[in-house]
Amino acid sequence: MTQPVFFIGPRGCGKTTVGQALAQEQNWHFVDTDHWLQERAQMNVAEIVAKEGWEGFRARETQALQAVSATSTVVATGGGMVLAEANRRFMREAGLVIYLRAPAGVLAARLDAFPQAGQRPALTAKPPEEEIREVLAEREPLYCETAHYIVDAAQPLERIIADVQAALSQPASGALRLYS
Ligand SMILES: Nc1ncnc2c1ncn2[C@@H]1O[C@H](COP(=O)(O)OP(=O)(O)OP(=O)(O)O)[C@@H](O)[C@H]1O
Ligand SMILES: O=C(O)C1=C[C@@H](O)[C@@H](O)[C@H](O)C1
Ligand SMILES: [Mg+2]
Repeated sequence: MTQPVFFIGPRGCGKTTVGQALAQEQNWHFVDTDHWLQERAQMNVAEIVAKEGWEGFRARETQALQAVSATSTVVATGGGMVLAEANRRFMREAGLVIYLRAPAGVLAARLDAFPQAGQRPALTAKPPEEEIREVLAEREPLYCETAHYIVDAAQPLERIIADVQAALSQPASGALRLYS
């Protein structure tokens, strides 16, 4: 049996895209915590936040993480999953955690092309690119602290998948490994 693989990283780094592709190649299950909780709530993220605040959304996110984690499963998490210490510990203990790292400029270009505003309501009152830079700077230490591996997510999808496969074929160790 294979322990779950968790993809973490900011909005637009490719957790859903890379996670789906990896699951397909490995013939594993795929689940996205944002999709799972929106389906269950019958509301999108923007609607949940309007009704319950970010606190309500974060509680649903933690519940989703624990509900979907299973063997032979690739889990794409939301960009803010690492904010809660309990989520960070859960992912590190339950599976292998991969941080898809990309510079703010790359993230901004991807999010500008595919905003998906219902799933990605504004996190601050700042203009989009400024928000992306600020939030990334705040969360970078949390992504690094949680990850077993860091993969360069600014590469083409095939290269990312190759790096992820290489990472997963390494014996797990306490040290953070970088693929770029
Ligand atoms: N390696 C890549 N090269 C080019 N475009 C990419 C790459 N990975 C993802 N994208 C594109 O970037 C956009 C965001 O990707 P995706 O939805 O997978 O990000 P995410 O990390 O799941 O974001 P969120 O945290 O908001 O769910 C999508 O339009 C996707 O097609
Ligand atoms: O970065 C974040 O805090 C978020 C990212 C999205 O994946 C969603 O989980 C939600 O919009 C919050
Ligand atoms: Mg996603």
